[in-house]
Amino acid sequence: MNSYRLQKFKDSMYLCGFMASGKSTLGKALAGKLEREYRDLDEVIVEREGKSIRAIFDEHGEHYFREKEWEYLLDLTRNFRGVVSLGGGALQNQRIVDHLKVNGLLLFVDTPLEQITDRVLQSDERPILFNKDGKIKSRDTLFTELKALYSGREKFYKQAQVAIKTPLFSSVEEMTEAAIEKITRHV
Ligand SMILES: Nc1ncnc2c1ncn2[C@@H]1O[C@H](COP(=O)(O)OP(=O)(O)O)[C@@H](O)[C@H]1O
Ligand SMILES: O=C(O)C1=C[C@@H](OP(=O)(O)O)[C@@H](O)[C@H](O)C1
Ligand SMILES: [Mg+2]
Repeated sequence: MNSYRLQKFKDSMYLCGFMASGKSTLGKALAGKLEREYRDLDEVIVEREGKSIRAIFDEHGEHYFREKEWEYLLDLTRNFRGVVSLGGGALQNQRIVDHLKVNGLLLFVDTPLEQITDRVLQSDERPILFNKDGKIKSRDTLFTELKALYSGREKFYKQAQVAIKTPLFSSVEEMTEAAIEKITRHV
């Protein structure tokens, strides 16, 4: 563990950023290094709803998912202290950003859109990968849609107190150390 002030910092750290940027990977590693409890908001939603994210989107629609995402995030801000990896769409409006920054430290996991697109194509977990008929979108279509979505969200991500540009690091370990160094300057 690094500095005395970091040891004394008992508020939560919230990792935001676009889908597949590495929030869950970094969040888990950070919690391990800092010896803090860890929660993944997507996992909380899946557990409490009893179905996968894709099933929630398919059966109830995105609006319902966003309502639940906000409800469970609010619950975490009230009842949990530790490291929390958010979903890419969790910063739904300015109020949520302000709420997280008041209740803890907000970190932005910043990964280029090309890499994001490759990663989204490599997993069947994210609803955006699929057309209405359940088929996988082409890379071009996916890239265009992700770009549009990102341009609406980046104003929220960029308000984070700490930003981690992931391509600067050659391993998760190195990225985690750099994140801790940056966090230390904010606590
Ligand atoms: N720093 C990294 N280096 C290499 N692969 C990574 C890194 N961070 C994440 N990944 C990979 O990218 C994918 C998405 O990561 P994940 O942590 O689930 O992102 P998010 O939670 O932001 O959606 C996973 O397959 C993960 O293993
Ligand atoms: O950006 C989004 O709209 C989403 C991101 C996902 O989380 P990750 O950011 O962990 O992929 C998950 O919450 C859901 O598929 C929707
Ligand atoms: Mg995640």
